[in-house]
Amino acid sequence: MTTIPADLAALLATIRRPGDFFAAGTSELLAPLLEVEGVGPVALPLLPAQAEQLAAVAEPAPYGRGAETLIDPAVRRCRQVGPDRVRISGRHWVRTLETIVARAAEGLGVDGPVSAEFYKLLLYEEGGFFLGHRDTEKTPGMFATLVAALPSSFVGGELVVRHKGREVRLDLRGDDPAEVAFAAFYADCVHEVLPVTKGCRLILVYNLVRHGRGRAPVPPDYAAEQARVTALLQRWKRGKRHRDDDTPEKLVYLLEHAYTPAEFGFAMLKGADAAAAGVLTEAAREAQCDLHLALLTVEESGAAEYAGNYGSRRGRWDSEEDDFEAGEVFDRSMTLSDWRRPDGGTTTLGGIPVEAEEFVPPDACDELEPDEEHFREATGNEGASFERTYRRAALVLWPSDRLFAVLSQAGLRVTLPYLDDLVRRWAEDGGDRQSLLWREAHDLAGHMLAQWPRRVGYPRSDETPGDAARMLDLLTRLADTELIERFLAEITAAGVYGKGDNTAIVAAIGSLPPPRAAALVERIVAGTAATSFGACADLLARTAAALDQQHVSGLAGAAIRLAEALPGGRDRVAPDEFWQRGPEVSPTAVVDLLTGLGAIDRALAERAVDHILARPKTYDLDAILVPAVRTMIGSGRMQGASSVQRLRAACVAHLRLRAAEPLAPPADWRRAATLPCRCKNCTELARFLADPERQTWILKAAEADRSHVEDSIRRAQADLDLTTDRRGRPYSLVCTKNQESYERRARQRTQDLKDLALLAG
Ligand SMILES: O=C(O)CCC(=O)C(=O)O
Ligand SMILES: [Fe+2]
Repeated sequence: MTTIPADLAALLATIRRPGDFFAAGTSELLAPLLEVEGVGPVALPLLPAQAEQLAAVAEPAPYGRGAETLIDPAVRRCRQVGPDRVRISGRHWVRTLETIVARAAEGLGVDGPVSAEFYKLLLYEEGGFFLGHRDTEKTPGMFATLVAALPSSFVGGELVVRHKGREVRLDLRGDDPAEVAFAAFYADCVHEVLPVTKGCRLILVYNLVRHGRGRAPVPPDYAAEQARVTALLQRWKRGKRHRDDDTPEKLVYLLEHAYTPAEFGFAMLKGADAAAAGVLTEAAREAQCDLHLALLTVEESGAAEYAGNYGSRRGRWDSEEDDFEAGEVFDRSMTLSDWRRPDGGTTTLGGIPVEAEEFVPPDACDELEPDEEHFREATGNEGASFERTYRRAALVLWPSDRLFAVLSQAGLRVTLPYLDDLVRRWAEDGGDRQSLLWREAHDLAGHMLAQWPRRVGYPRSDETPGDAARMLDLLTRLADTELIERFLAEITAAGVYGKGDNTAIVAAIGSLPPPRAAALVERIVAGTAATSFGACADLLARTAAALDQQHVSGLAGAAIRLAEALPGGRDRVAPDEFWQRGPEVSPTAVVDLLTGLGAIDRALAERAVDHILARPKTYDLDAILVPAVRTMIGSGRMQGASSVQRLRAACVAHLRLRAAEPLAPPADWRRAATLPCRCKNCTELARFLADPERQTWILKAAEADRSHVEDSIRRAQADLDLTTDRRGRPYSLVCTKNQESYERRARQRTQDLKDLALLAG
């Protein structure tokens, strides 16, 4: 049993001190009043005309170097207005600022009273920026800087903050006039404002100050924990190289907080989530694992139970849903989606399923509260049921070189198009088998093969190419002989096979040495002929045609396997598997069989014909053999084979016998029929049929009686046309004699003579 998920959970639990070196978010902004000396009230979002006015009253912002403050537009291009000339007020502003400060303090992992001292107003016009620097401690107790972006439209101007090798890029743009974006970071973090490329960035800067005694807060330092997590991830990654590895393909760590779609990103994580993400980001990079933030959706359904509260403790006004509680879960699906990378990017990964053993800790899902729960009352034949959904943010990890294994978990709907794309890119790139792209495609295909759905439950009877054919085509294009062999041996021969795959199989084995090709065909026939006889016969015939004359005899083993599986032979499938069989034999299967065997081993073809002629029930002359011989003669290739000649002779004898039977239209109105019933109406009907004079019989009777008689007529195939006369009650069944039997035989005679002309000619 692997302990990786539990061990990682234990390590992450030691990262108790919440907080990170930075915090960021957005907050609601209710109509603040911003007044600047020399300009007056400033409308928000900022208007271009007012931006110009502001710039006119502001001064160039200096930067500090040692004890000096310097002005240099190559280092900092930005204008500032000092706190004595700026006033921000309005009924709600105080509360907005309190909320921002509280969230910033929480994100930085600081508790105890923290206050924000307004420092200055900054204006970055187009081209404005500030190179990397550290802020100096401007007042005693200051431990961090807080910046808040007032509503104003601009492009660029991201704030980049670095700490101990980590870096975040915070975008404080907010076009929503009712929102303020903020960011806070510890004072000793190097930070930088990237150039504003359009519009105007308007910033309030505050010093965050902690009151009270004790050492000033510092950014959390998880170096030791991080080293341990790194070591654990490396152990996991190494273990994956061993064959008996039983660790999960990926690890899924559920976050504590809920996040809105707008907040969904590494930079916006809160509290302990941010701390865990910080440690994992570093550890994953060092251990060469991929880390993503993703949305986990769990959907469950099952039986609901009546909770029996109705009318008792709860009032009648309770919604009906309150009368039920969820019982046993019958169905559960768990999927990850909405992937985000630590650098803020997204990926094209689609929905990927989660296995239960991938959770960190293993019981992470046990006590979740559903986000939605619905009950359905019992109906006629179904009990009450429930459906519920959970959505949680999660951090997801896998070793970088195992991406394909993880993709494969999502199944062929995701991997086949992905592989197709790789193969196309490889071919466009020159089609070099030594190239990295070929390796990638080979690796992915290997994972797909390992997880290929083995048990289809029943043989595929349709003749359209399936996923297996698509896979084989891709492997053939890659000339990946190793995987072609493995696919045919492990997947196709194991029964994941249908006639529609044959074109792809023949093309695929074309790239193998003929003896290998023959051995694989034998393996496929041995594994599947009992359930897919027609497909195997087709495969053998096609392979025999594709191989050089000198190699055809190599197919002798496959031919014997096919002959052994002839329906009606010894190796029949067990009776309880009988339902799995498609139509037993078809004329095409007989043609393919004799084509294949005839090319490979004539004696075997003769024995197959013995078998067929000895079982007229399985190999019906009219339904199977005559059409088969017709095809073989028509193709003009096989007349010479004595096996075919024997089948032909049997058909000719059968047709001659029937053609010799007298055939004449009935002389009077007597019609032969053996009725399955002797009730009063049916006896009457029998008398009518035997009567040489009467042509019509009318049965006026209730519906049940009429349909019983109709049924007898149908079962006896009596030569009668039936109509219902709806005048008067009860209705009447009108039976009129016809010549259908004679006409049927006449049609048969025409066909027999045509067949005779062809077969005996
Ligand atoms: O404009 C910002 O976001 C940061 C400003 C800054 O770093 C500073 O004033 O020291
Ligand atoms: Fe700064």
